Amino acid sequence: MKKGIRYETSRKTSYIFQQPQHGPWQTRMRKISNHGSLRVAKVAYPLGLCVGVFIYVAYIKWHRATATQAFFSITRAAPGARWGQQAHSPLGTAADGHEVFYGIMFDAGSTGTRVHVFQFTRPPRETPTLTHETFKALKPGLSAYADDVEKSAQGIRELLDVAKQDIPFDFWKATPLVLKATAGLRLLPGEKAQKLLQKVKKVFKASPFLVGDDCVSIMNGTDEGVSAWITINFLTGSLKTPGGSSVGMLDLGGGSTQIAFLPRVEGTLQASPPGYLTALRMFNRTYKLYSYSYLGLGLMSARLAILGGVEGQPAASLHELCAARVSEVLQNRVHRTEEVKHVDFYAFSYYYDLAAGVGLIEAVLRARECRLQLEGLPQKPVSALGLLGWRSPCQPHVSVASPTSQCSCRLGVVSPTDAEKGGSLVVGDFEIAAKYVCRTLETQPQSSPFSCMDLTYVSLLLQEFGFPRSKVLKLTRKIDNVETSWALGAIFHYIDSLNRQKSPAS
Ligand SMILES: O=c1[nH]cnc2c1ncn2[C@@H]1O[C@H](COP(=O)(O)OP(=O)(O)O)[C@@H](O)[C@H]1O
Ligand SMILES: [Ca+2]
Repeated sequence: MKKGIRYETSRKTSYIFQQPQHGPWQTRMRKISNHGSLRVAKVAYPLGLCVGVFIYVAYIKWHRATATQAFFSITRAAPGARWGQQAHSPLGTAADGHEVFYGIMFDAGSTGTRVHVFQFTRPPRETPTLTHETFKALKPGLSAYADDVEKSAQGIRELLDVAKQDIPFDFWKATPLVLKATAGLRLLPGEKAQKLLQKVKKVFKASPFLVGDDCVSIMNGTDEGVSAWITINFLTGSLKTPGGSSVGMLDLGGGSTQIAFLPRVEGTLQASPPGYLTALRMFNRTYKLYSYSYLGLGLMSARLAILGGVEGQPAASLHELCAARVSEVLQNRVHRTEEVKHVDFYAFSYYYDLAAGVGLIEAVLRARECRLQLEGLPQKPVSALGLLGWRSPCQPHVSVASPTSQCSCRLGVVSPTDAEKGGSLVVGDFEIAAKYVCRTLETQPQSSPFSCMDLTYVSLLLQEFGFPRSKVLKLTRKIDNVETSWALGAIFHYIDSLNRQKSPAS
């Protein structure tokens, strides 16, 4: 049976991708055949014939070249980005008659609006593959225009231009265009949020893309978590093996934060409060996911809450002061579940940005290398930074002499490549980094004055979720060149619902 993604919430379920009525190659063929409006005179017949043959041969060559290119992009750009279980066809044959289609997802987040343009390719009789993503982000978020709605249109048009440049003209009409808003609009008074959405809808309707009545909406927090869980498990290849292991997802936005994972322990399901479990139907399986979004616990909301309550003079070190305030803010806000200790988690958005911003990912990598050269890492995951002496009070610079090299690791050094590459660290590394950054801030002004508070917040938030300090987290911005965001999971869902509308009987 054909594989696809379907959602339990639908009354009738169908598989995500059904045969589009008009494949892009058919469209292109038609375009070529429309070129033949030459006036044919008797003498010009042989000449016309020659020109026709020439155009035909050129077209075939061009078609083969672009098709082969597309095949390479499948295997190179996104090896894990494939759904269904078919193996790659041998080089050259997968491209024959393959279809290309696109989907555009706008993420209206609380701190910025982003466009994700997804390109999919479907070889004949196979399930589609994600072949490319184009991404662009703008700041501030849509909610910043709550009192000047007209101004919000400019950024939306700018991002629409990115989609127009990326998607060939022939595909515009068939490409779904969707915007989903998250915490920023959830936190606005309903009327203001609706006015902003109406404005976006007007701009969308004037665009050349496929725009439905449901093209703009505020997404609920559970769907946000579930969609991001689908994205991360799709990109890591976890969805390909039915019954295989999956990974958990941690997303820290500006206004809200989401946690989602697939519980394996019956006790977790039973101990989860109402609203924390969601059924998701996908690849002929039902997943009972633990997924929850905490509105108001995003990093920017937390900053407000933490700062709003500070009273009097600092009585202790900056880190202790911050930690005490953060604990107050988090008190009784987060549901803790034992099982998170045993699930592999990917963390992105602010989790990643913060760690990369203070050079934490790089420092951990280097500390691990040093440790490996010196003595080898212990079997149990522990903080490599901690092992090298990054204990409180933190040293600004640690240098460990080894017989072969001089090892050093230092926070605050951000290499340009950091923005793209991720890495693993343990939860305790956030605390080590927080202590170091807070301590440095006490004596010298920092370029990012919020780092101390932000790192303290993240460290305690993770502990509130139930992660021990030794828990390894994978931090990343992209997997196989695709943004780790709910946007990909959400476009699957949207295309699925479009197909369901087209053929309700299937
Ligand atoms: O697609 C993405 N790629 C990279 N980072 C993203 C993406 N989407 C959101 N982020 C990150 O998420 C954080 C902001 O969250 P956002 O503005 O989405 O708040 P919200 O989710 O609470 O509405 C920032 O760290 C931003 O860089
Ligand atoms: Ca977000």
